[in-house]
Amino acid sequence: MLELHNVSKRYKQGKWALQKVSMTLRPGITGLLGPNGAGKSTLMRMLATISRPTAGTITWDGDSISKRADAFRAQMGYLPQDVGVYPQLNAVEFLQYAGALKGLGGPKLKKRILELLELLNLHEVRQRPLGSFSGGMRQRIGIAQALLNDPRLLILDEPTVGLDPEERVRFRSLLTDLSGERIVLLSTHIVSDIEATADQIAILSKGSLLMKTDPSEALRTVQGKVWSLLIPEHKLQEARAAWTINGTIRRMEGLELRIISESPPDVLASPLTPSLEDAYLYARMCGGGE
Ligand SMILES: Nc1ncnc2c1ncn2[C@@H]1O[C@H](COP(=O)(O)OP(=O)(O)OP(=O)(O)O)[C@@H](O)[C@H]1O
Repeated sequence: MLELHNVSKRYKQGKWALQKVSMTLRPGITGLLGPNGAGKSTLMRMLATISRPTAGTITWDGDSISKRADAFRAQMGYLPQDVGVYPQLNAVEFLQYAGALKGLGGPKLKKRILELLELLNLHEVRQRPLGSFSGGMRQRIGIAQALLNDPRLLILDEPTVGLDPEERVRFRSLLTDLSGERIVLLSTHIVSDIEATADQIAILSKGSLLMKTDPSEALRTVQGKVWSLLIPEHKLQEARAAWTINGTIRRMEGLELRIISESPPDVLASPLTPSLEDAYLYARMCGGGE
């Protein structure tokens, strides 16, 4: 179990990137949602022991992760946002190198590398230089390096960036295969990346945690607050100023808006079934998110 208690981070320029974030992570997939600049990478870097909180504590099975950093790192895998790969190395060489950095080696590492290449569907291309890999293949090799030590805690920072729609779908099913008894924390600003897979969602905005709950509870928070309303096209700007709008569809009769609002935005508005994206926008709306 990973516990964050009032975790805050202030960078040298004096800006608080994260403020008093408290949450508990248990086995399963937790999706960390938030717009750019919300503090997702800041939080993940601290969990990965790349940087330290300015205030607050992070404990793993009750022990502070900084006090027992080596023991913690041995059980943790991290995919940074910008995983640096060496373009001239092939997949096997890169994973051997990444394994050596984690203090792994010998026949056990070799076996693990082959298992991971199979699992991530990279076996066929294992001898190709990484420089020739597509975005999706590079992401899978990044995940493979994070899994080398078979971690109990897997931290994936924006793993779907740069993936095409097909690769995104594949990634989602891979994620489910990977979770099992692990704690998986995955950051994204795209709700559909985690909609079907996350057991828990945590929403960050401007450095604060707005919500941490399971998807069905998140949906309940926005139940009865999502509306459809048809407006003439020239009223769009006015509508945007007045309401939180989660999408527009062009119809013959005008524009159909999906509006998030506590009360009906208009007598002609009709209620809609909420989506997780509505819940995300509603949490940001209530939390003063941009
Ligand atoms: N090394 C740093 N020095 C100073 N400020 C930083 C540093 N890293 C991040 N920040 C600032 O902290 C805030 C949170 O950034 P962070 O990268 O954690 O957000 P994010 O949610 O991961 O967004 P993105 O998806 O764009 O990376 C931002 O305002 C950012 O400018």
